Amino acid sequence: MESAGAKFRQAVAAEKPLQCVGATTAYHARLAEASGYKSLYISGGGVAAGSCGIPDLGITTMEDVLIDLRRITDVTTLPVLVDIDTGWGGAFNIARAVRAFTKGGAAAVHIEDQVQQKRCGHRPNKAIVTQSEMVDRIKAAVDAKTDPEFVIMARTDALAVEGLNSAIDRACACVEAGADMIFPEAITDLDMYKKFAEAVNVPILANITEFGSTPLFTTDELASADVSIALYPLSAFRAANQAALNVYTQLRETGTQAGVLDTMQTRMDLYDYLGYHEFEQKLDGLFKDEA
Ligand SMILES: C[C@](O)(C(=O)O)[C@H](CC(=O)O)C(=O)O
Ligand SMILES: [Mg+2]
Repeated sequence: MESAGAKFRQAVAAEKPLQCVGATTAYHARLAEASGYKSLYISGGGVAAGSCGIPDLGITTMEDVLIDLRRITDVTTLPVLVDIDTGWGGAFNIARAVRAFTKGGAAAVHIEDQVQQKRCGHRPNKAIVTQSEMVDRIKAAVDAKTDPEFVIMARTDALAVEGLNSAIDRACACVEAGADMIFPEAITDLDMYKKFAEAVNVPILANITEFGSTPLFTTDELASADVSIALYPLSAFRAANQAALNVYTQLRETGTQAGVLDTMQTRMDLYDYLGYHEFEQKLDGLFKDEA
């Protein structure tokens, strides 16, 4: 059977750029698959905020992310790219993470060059480790691969800290160390992607996260800049949060949900995306056999 890593590589080759959408719950993973996406993303910021209710500051553990991964890979066949932040420690921790995420069904992980006490990539005052420490992180990750097709993606946050040339140097050093793909974080101009793509000669990812440093480039614009993957880590999460808040406030203020009913997914739609009726039919069949 084809591995998750192989599937992800095929998806990257088939769609330019491959749209990779964040799913913060297993149900959202089902919605994304039903909407036609060919890959999914587990966002570190999403695990922190959505699953744990805490900020994206390196507080969540490997197990927090693995729980979400397992739930998602249990209900979808799409290849999943996972944000493993800084890899939770030194070389042994990173190696352990790569093995654990491969076992959990991930297709790819991205690991970044921020210090352990990391921040969101689109916030000020980020700090990064030296290039040689980052290269060691990548070597540890590559060395731990049990499936040669599993994708190690190197993320560099260096643009905001040291500028474009340093970020490109780091990306090249990571590719030399065995990184399969590059994630240049918090890009501000479209032509920067082109420069990264030219320099590294492996697929690059553009993080099109909202309300950050990167303009909302379209897929056509990204294709013109040689971007291979367009990432939307938290788009559905942000929208769902706003919708939830609206329901909570209206229900509290008016004493009824009647005014917000038309913003809700119906029971029927909820069930359709779950395959509820197929489950029910199986259940009925089971009872019949028993009778
Ligand atoms: C991609 C990211 O690492 C994430 O955890 O989803 C975040 C996204 C965000 O905070 O908007 C990041 O860019 O740091
Ligand atoms: Mg993150």
